[in-house]
Amino acid sequence: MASGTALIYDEAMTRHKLLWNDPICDIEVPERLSASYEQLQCYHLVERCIPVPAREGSEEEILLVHSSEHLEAAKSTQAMNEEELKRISGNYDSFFFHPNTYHCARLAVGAALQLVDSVMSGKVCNGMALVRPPGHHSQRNAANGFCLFNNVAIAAEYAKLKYGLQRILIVDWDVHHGQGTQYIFEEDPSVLYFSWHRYEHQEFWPSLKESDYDAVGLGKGKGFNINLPWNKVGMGNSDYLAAFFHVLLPMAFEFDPELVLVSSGYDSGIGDPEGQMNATPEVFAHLTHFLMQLAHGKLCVILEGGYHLRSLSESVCMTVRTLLRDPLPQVTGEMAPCLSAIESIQNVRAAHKPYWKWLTYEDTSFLHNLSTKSDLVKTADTNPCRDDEAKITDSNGTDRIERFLELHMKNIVFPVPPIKTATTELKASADPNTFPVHLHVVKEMDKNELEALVSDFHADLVEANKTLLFLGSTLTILDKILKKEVCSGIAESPAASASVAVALRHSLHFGFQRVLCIFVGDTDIMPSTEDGKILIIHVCKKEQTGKSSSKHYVVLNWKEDADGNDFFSAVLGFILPVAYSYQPNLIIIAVGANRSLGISGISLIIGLLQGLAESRILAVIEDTDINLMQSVAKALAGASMPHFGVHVPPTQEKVNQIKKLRNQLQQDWKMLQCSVNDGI
Ligand SMILES: O=C(NO)c1ccc(Cn2ccc3ccc(C(=O)NO)cc32)cc1
Ligand SMILES: [Zn+2]
Repeated sequence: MASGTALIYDEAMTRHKLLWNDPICDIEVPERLSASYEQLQCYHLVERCIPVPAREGSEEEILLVHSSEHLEAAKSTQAMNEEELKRISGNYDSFFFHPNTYHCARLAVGAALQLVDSVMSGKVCNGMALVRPPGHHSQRNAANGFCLFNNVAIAAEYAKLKYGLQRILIVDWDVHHGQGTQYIFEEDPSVLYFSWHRYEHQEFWPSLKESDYDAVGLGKGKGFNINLPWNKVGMGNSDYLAAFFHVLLPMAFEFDPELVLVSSGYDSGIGDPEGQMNATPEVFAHLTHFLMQLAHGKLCVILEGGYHLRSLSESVCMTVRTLLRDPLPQVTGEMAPCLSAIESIQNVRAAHKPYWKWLTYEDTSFLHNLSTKSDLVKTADTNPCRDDEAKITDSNGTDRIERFLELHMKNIVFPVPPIKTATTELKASADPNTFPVHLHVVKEMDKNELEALVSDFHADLVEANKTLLFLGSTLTILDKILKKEVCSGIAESPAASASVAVALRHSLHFGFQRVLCIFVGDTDIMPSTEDGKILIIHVCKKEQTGKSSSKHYVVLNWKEDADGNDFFSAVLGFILPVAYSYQPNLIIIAVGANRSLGISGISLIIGLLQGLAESRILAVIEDTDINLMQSVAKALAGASMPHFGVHVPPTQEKVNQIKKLRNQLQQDWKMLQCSVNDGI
């Protein structure tokens, strides 16, 4: 399993700049690169990465995407004087040439290709390339929107050619639509392109009809182009997360890419003059973390836009520290997407329903009643989707943004414990060197220590000594997590229910306010959850007698069918949104007897939930299948989700169950909302 994060930066790419007065282009400045790199140095992140040099993309590589006319036109600018440069720049929408532009653009292409090679060769697991000029607006035959060559598109074509890849996902979280990338791959089913972008009902640049949600791809490429338009400014963390849970991730997991490329623009972040959005830097850590669960973690992040230097720099740092597998900071803000975001999410899910098995929860019945798309589009009221927050980015927002980010980043707690995962003595058969080095074996607690800990208020749960002994390991590990000596841990137990019940009480006793418990398998002990300090999601085979689902106790009857894993859509479309709505500060994953989920479903839950509770996860395993233990240990250690068999879509009755639960709980857990009609 490859490890390590590549960082590609070359000061030469700062030598492309605007030579004349142009109020539209003057935001794309060299300091975007140098300020980002300096912030990475300031957080000691550069030294933790593996440095990979940039190189010039060759003409042949550029011709993978662009016409020779375009290449020759770009090449000819090197010898031009300012007047000629200004004239040729005027041939394009929002592009400027400098005598160094061509060289810088070739370095930007080469940097992206170096990153692909580093990841595909296994030299590193993932990485980031800080490049300019950016690429996602440039087209086969034209420069556009500050972009000369489409770095990410060339990287995708290069990866297909050199490594024979057949499925590449491009995620474009820049706040502008990467129409260049869309045009290049519109008919290509081997490249899934996802872009969200400020749109405001086609009012915002580049103001294209084909940037709307109904541009799903052409010919064989139908279903492989995903546009999520933001029709208001002020979109925040919860809107971005909802877009991942209910649009991108279900399709991305079904697509099952071999490589993920990110057109990583940070003008979708707070403070940016272009985006006018409100998402804060830590959301990029979560978005990055989700994408690391795909393609065995093979992830190449390539810079696009981002014009507020402080916001850009902080967001770049959030991205790189997540690539380095640091625990994630908590997402701030109310976990509830705004109505405009939900409407866009619903529209793009409906548009893609014919092409994706997993977009099955959507109740698009209301769509059929409407004659034309225009009925879907609400009146274009331009006020931000959340009036209060949007004021942060008002006209004289620059210094206020500086102060906001200064304070905000200080409040972001970075949990960096010495050891990531602790575990009890694992069976001798567990091959020690298959475990990531930072697994730490914790000695059993001795009896007296144990008795002292398991004081009378646990007593009613403790039966024979046997249970008491195993409670030791659960509490031993739990204590290390509670004291922040480790991030996460695995404990074996012959009675997962009892261990979990004790662990839950112990955690509340210790002062935790919100503990999320995912219990997989049969259990008879379910502690009271009335005070809301515990949220239990119980995944089991049979209908649990008596208890029906409520806000803090959710029963998911799920038995994965033999031939594949159909639980992914329930994790992405239900468990994740509920968990992010709850914002737990501790997570307990328990696997009891008769577990009804495959190892991959359990590993995926752990992998995706690691973004929460600052990665504080306690796994309590009753089922002593060593493969399960190893997979859980790897998932906790951040080794990306192993690839297990084919993902099968859930049956209609399972879909209906999720739909019913979603309707029942989406007022309580608002991240579940993905359609406006039943949200009312
Ligand atoms: O960051 C980017 N992309 O990722 C990015 C940022 C800015 C721009 C230029 N731009 C932004 C609003 C706007 C309006 C009109 C025009 C126009 O009319 N140009 O001729 C241009 C404009 C392009 C791309
Ligand atoms: Zn942009």
